[in-house]
Amino acid sequence: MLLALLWLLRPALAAQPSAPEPIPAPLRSLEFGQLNFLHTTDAHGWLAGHLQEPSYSADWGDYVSFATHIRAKVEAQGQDLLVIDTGDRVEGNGLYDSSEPKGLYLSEILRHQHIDLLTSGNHELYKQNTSEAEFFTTVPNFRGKYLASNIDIIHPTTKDLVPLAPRYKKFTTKQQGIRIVAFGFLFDFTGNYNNTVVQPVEDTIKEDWFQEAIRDKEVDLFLVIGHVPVHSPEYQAIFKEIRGLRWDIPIQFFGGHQHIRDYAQFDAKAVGLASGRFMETIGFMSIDGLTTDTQPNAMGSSPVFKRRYIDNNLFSYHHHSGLDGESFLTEKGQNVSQLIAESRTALHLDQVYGCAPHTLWTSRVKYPSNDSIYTWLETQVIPDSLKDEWRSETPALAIVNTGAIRFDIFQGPFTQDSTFIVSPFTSGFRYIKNVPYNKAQLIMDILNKQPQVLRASQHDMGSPHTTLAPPEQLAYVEDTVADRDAAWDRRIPFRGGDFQAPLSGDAPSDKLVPGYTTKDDAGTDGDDTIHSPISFYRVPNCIQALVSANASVVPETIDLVYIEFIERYVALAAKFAQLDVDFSKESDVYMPSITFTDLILDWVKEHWKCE
Ligand SMILES: Nc1ccn([C@@H]2O[C@H](COP(=O)(O)O)[C@@H](O)[C@H]2O)c(=O)n1
Repeated sequence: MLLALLWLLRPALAAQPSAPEPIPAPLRSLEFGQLNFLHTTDAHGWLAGHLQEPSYSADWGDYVSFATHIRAKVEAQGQDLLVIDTGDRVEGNGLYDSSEPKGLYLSEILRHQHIDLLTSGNHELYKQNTSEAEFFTTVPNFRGKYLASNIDIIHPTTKDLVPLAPRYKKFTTKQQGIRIVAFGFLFDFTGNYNNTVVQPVEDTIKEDWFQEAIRDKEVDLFLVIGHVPVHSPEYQAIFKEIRGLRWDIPIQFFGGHQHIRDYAQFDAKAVGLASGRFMETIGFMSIDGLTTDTQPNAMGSSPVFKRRYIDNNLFSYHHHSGLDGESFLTEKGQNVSQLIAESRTALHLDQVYGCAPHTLWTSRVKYPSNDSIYTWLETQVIPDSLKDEWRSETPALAIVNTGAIRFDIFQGPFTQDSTFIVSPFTSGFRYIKNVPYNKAQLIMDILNKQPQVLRASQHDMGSPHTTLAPPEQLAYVEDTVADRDAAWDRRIPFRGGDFQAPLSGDAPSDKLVPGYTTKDDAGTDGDDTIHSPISFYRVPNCIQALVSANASVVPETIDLVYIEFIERYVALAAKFAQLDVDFSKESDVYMPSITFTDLILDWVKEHWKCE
C-alpha cells in the first residue's frame, strides 16, 4: 500500500534524469502498413541512452513506452507490429560491463521490452560466461522468441552440444493471421570461445530442417533476422536459397553488426534493414500488400516496403506516436527508466574520475590529429603508462587495435560509465622480448594492410566481417568529409552545455542538427530526422607507441607488446615478416593483471584534473 502510494507520488520519469533534452528538428513521418516492425541491433549495453547527446537521449524505458503506443496504434487499425532485436546487446557501456558479474543489471532491464523475435550477436559468444548467461538467462527470459539457426552451445551441466535456442519458428500475427516462418542467424563468426559452435550460414541452409522450413506451402512471409550485415555473402546465400524455391514469397531481412544504418534491396519482394548501433537508432519497417488467407492479393503485385531510421529521442518518439510529454508516459516505461536509474546509481556510473579538456573522436576527425582519440593514446596514454617492472630497462613498441576503442570521449567529466563506453574489453597485454625494431615495424605495416594481406593467406583469420578496426570501418571505404563549416560539425551538445539551439543563433544557414545522413539502396530519405552531415574518417587497423627512456634514439631491439585480443593476428604478421617466433611458447604477459581499460582509467585519474 505504502509502496503504491510512493509510486503515485514520485515525479514522472522519462529518459534518465541527467539526459539532455532532445532538440526539435524537421522530421519525416513513419508510413505504417499491414505489417510493421521496430528493430534494434548492436545496443552494446546503452539502455540508458546517450547522456551527452540529445539526439539519442531516450532510454530503454522510453523505447518500451514507444513500442507500446505503436503496437496499440497499428492494432487499432487491424495491422500488426513485431519488435525485433538482432544481438550484440552486451559489452560497451557501464550498465553492462561495470557489474560483477557483467550484465547483472542489464538482462533484468532488457526483459521488460515486449520483443517478438531476437537473436545472438558475436559479442554474446566471445566469452564462456557471456554465452552461458544467454543460455541461462536471456533465452529463458524470451522463451519462444529467441532464435539460433546456426549456434550451438556445450550445455554447462550435461556437456552435450545443444542449440543455443530453437532454430526457427512458425507463427501467425495477432491481428491478421499473417503466416510467418522466421530464422535467426549469426554471420560466419570464428572468434567465439570454444564452448559454442557457429556453423557457417552457407552450410546451415543446406540442412534438412532449413530445407523443410522453406518448402512450407502455408507461408505468407519469410522473416530472416540475424546479426549479419544486410549487404553480405551470408544474406545473399539465404536469399538465393529461399528464392530458388519460392519465387513469389516476400522475404524481410533484419541485420546488424556493422554499426551502420543500411537497407538492402534483394529483389522486388525481398529487402533488409540494419539499424545502427548503441541505441542511437530504432529501425522502422512496414510492408503492405502481403497476400494472406483473408486478404488475397489478386493482382499478384509486389508488396510495398517502407523504411525509417528513427533517432532515439523523445522528440522523435512523441512525433511518431502522436502523443505529448504527458500522454506518452506509460507506467511500464517509467518503471524501466526508474530501474535503469537505480542500476546506474548502484554501479556508481556517474562517479567522476577526471575531466577531458577537449573532445576526442574515433572517426569524426582525421587520424593522426590533436582531436583524434588514437593520437591521444599513441602520444600520451601509452608512452606515460606502459611499463612492466621486470622489463623497465628495455624499450617497448606497443601495438593496439583501433577496434579496442569503441566510442568518443566528450569534453567534460570522464566517469565510471565513460571508462567502459570507451574501452569495455578485458584484454591485457602480452609481449615477445628482443624483437628487432625493423621487424616490429614490418609487422605493423602488415597488420595495417589486413584484411588484404592476412586474408590472402591460407590461414583462417576469420570472417570478412571482423576487423581489427571498428566495424563501421568495413562499411565505408573512404573518408566522408562533411561539406560544411567544420567547427559547427564538431559541436556536440553537452549536458547543460550551450550548443543546444540549432534553430537559432550561430548555426550555419540550414540550421540542422548534425547527425546521420544515410544513403542506402532506397535513396537518401531513410532518416526520420533531417540532419546536417557529419564527417567520417578511415582509421588504420592498429596504432603503435614506442615507449623508451630515450625516445629520440631508434632502438635496435624492443619488447614487442600487443593487446592480447590481437595475438593471432600479430603471430601471423610475424610469420610474414619472417620473424622466427613461436608465440604459444615465447610470448608472456606484460604488466600482469593490468587491462587496457585500467591503463586508460589510471592515466585519466592522474592527468585530467577537474578545475
Ligand atoms: N575483446 C575484443 C572484442 C572485440 N574487439 C573489436 O571489436 C570488433 C567487433 O566488434 P563488433 O561490435 O562489430 O562485433 C572486433 O573486430 C575488434 O575490432 C576488440 O578489440 N576486443
